Amino acid sequence: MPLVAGVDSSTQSCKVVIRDAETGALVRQGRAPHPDGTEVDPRAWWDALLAAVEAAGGLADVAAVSVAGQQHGMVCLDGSGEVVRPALLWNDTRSADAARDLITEAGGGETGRRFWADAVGLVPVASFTATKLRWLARHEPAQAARVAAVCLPHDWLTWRLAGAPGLAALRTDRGDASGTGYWSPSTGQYRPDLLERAFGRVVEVPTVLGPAERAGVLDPTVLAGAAGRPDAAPGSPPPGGDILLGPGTGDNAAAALGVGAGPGDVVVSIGTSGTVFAVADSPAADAGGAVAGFADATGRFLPLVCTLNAARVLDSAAALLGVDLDELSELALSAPPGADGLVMVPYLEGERTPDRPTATGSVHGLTLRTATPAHLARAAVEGMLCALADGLDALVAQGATVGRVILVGGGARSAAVRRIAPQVFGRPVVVPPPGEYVADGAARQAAWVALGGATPPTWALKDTEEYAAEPVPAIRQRYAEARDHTLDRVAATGE
Ligand SMILES: Nc1ncnc2c1ncn2[C@@H]1O[C@H](COP(=O)(O)OP(=O)(O)O)[C@@H](O)[C@H]1O
Ligand SMILES: O=C(CO)[C@@H](O)[C@H](O)COP(=O)(O)O
Repeated sequence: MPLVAGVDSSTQSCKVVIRDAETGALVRQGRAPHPDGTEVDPRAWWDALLAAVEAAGGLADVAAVSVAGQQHGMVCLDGSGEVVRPALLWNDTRSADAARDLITEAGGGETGRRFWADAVGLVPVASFTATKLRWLARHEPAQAARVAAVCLPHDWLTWRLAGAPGLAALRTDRGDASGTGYWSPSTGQYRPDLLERAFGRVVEVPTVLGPAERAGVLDPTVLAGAAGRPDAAPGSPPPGGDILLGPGTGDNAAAALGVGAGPGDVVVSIGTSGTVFAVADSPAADAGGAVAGFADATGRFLPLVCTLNAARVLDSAAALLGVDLDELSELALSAPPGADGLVMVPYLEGERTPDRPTATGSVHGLTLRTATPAHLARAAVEGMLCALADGLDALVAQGATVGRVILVGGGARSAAVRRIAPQVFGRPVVVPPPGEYVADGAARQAAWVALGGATPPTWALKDTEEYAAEPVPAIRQRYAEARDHTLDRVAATGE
């Protein structure tokens, strides 16, 4: 029974699962936290990866490893492969002006947006790598001048696992390349002209691999000690031969692989980000900008809507109310659907969909009756879900068909989220058992690399539960009244 490892290097933590390549059975797992903040030194991800691998019992007995990671983060390397500055993450909004400039320079308005959607499947917002590169070129020219290569979090970790063998060895996959803003999902080619437009010059970018192509082999010395191979001497091969490195992918594409999403499935992931996505046979190009036309990890496409405010809205509401997450859930479920008109617009980190990078959150509809912890808890859950329901509508407007809605991510552990989601979405949701579906998707990709074949091995998704409820359209109607009434951040403090 060959084993494989899957890594999820996400915003808040790194998770590692070791699974049986053929059956998908979970053998062991580990995790380690990431630092807070929207700007992070990639070396912190590497340290967390080592710790999570160690907690998972090492990699000495696996045949292949794949790394999935948070998308879009800008990892800049100098000519010797050193990190130039901390990475700007997908949820860092300082590049919002850069995004606007890139649209303006492409003709502005609908013309500019259509240009980008047709060229690379997405309309620039602060999240995408191209806008971060523009920000770097404008705001830190000395640092920008040192950049020899740019890659994404999962590319960099895969490269480190290979022993960081020179910039030409950087590898990525279609899924994550499609979130840069300088790679076209429809042609499968980089757009060096757009990289130059964003950054002012062309720098080295990772080679884009096919879904089951090898990115290289694990350098056993890089994990010595941390990964249960204290015996590894420099250059010594692992006991069973080389450990293969898969191409890896973005965390959402990995989640699609992890739950085995197929035609008609829409996945809603409630992690640090909220995402709504489907696997599609053709690329999306939404000039409205709500749907990003990503590629997936199987050779197909992954139209996706992403919000900046998801599970951490619940964390914040719980902190505000002085309760834990389970108590927040109980409180929310003790208030009536619609919270008697109390609405939370959850733009705590600004927002990406809709594009409101400087917005703040707000609470509307306070009365003597609604000023209770239960109402506030319910409004937090409903507001977060309403933003995702808007995303689901946008996906449908781009042609997605909705059979099953599959709910995953840390936020899906909340009973209130699982029970209120069908009221807000107006359809039942399918919830797999709590798990690490991004890491699982990466492991499934690693199994595909190890076992070969035209498709990834079939791993059954067992013990899913369906949550159904009478739709309550009034929740979304009230949210729609409230969602444009927000204040901007206070300019001087950024808060
Ligand atoms: N029981 C729960 N109820 C609500 N939220 C939860 C629960 N358990 C975990 N979470 C939240 O899930 C989030 C982490 O989810 P995860 O999908 O691992 O995020 P990411 O992949 O972005 O790092 C945290 O914000 C955490 O508070
Ligand atoms: O920016 C996006 C998708 O476009 C985010 O979904 C990131 O990929 C971060 O993911 P999580 O840490 O929330 O899983």
